[in-house]
Amino acid sequence: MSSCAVSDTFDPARWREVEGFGLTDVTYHRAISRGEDLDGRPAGADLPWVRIAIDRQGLRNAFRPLTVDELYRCLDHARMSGDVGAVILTGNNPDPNLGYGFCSGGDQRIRGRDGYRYEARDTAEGDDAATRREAIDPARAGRLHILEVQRLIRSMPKVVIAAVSGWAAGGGHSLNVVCDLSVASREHAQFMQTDANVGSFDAGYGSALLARQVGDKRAREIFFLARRYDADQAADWGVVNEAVPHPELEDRAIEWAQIVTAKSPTAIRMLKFGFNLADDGLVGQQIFAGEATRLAYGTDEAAEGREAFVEHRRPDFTAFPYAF
Ligand SMILES: CC(C)(COP(=O)(O)OP(=O)(O)OC[C@H]1O[C@@H](n2cnc3c(N)ncnc32)[C@H](O)[C@@H]1OP(=O)(O)O)[C@@H](O)C(=O)NCCC(=O)NCCSC(=O)c1cc(O)c2ccccc2c1O
Repeated sequence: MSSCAVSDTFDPARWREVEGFGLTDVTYHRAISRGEDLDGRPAGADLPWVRIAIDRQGLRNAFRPLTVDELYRCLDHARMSGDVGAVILTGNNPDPNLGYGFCSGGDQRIRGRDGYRYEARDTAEGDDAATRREAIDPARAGRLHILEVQRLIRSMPKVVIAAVSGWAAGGGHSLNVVCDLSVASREHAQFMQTDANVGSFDAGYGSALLARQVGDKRAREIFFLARRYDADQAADWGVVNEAVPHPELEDRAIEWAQIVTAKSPTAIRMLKFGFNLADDGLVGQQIFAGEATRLAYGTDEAAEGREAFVEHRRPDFTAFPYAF
């Protein structure tokens, strides 16, 4: 791969880099039109989805705290972009020596007793574990904040599509679980929930939501036996929506992003929050209820309540029926 080639399934004609982020562990791109005939908008015009990819190929795209910070910043930017309706989350590939990784979870070389540690000074990708450990910043507490990224994916009112391009292991397995839709490379995606092998456990979405997706016994099997399974098996179990030939991976994710963003933004938002509601308890209810409040604020009935208060008069709701 040349340095300008982000990934072997990345088509540079379909993306522009989102500038101003100064990223090292993640790449962030905005979809652009290839022309009216292909994408319905003039060539170069922004399209309503983005691509966010973990870019730590020597480690099968394991994440360190900096990676998680960058993921969070890009996802939050996408969340707050009013003209973005879908996010494709993937891993850049392949590493010339190792092959493919979507995300292999937390970087075990810099895991401390309090979480994953920031490095005080720069290290290179090839540095060994001892060099990494020497570089750790003793002043900054360890992080487990991939959980914040999971919550952001879960609660952002946009559809997040995982394009599983290689190994999804440990915290990378859980990242796929929390995405709204998933497509996996038939040749290169591999799945293994390794948490318990390394003394870790995602006892939140990574396991409980997985059980909703694949059934309780299967989820226990995936965690307790930690056996490798492939993309077709993942599709069969419901861990991903579809397995596709590798060269079609990003095309399929883009196709889904295109379909989703052609639909009513309000309907998609309410559906996503509706899907989350029961499993997310009072937080799920609060998020769904907030959107219901927003919709209610748009009615003449709610406007009458606000206007009456501002005008220091009694509200007159007689024009509004007790709908049933
Ligand atoms: C993913 C693998 C099964 C792939 O095996 P394979 O044999 O194909 O490849 P290698 O093992 O040779 O890997 C190539 C190369 O990459 C290095 N590497 C891979 N993964 C990691 C990693 N996670 N950290 C550091 N380094 C990694 C590997 O060492 C090789 O380099 P060498 O220089 O040594 O040759 C296999 O790689 C594998 O099992 N990887 C580890 C997967 C794992 O256990 N991940 C961590 C799980 S715990 C976790 O992610 C986690 C994070 C959180 O922040 C949490 C927060 C809160 C709750 C829970 C959390 C959580 O569980």
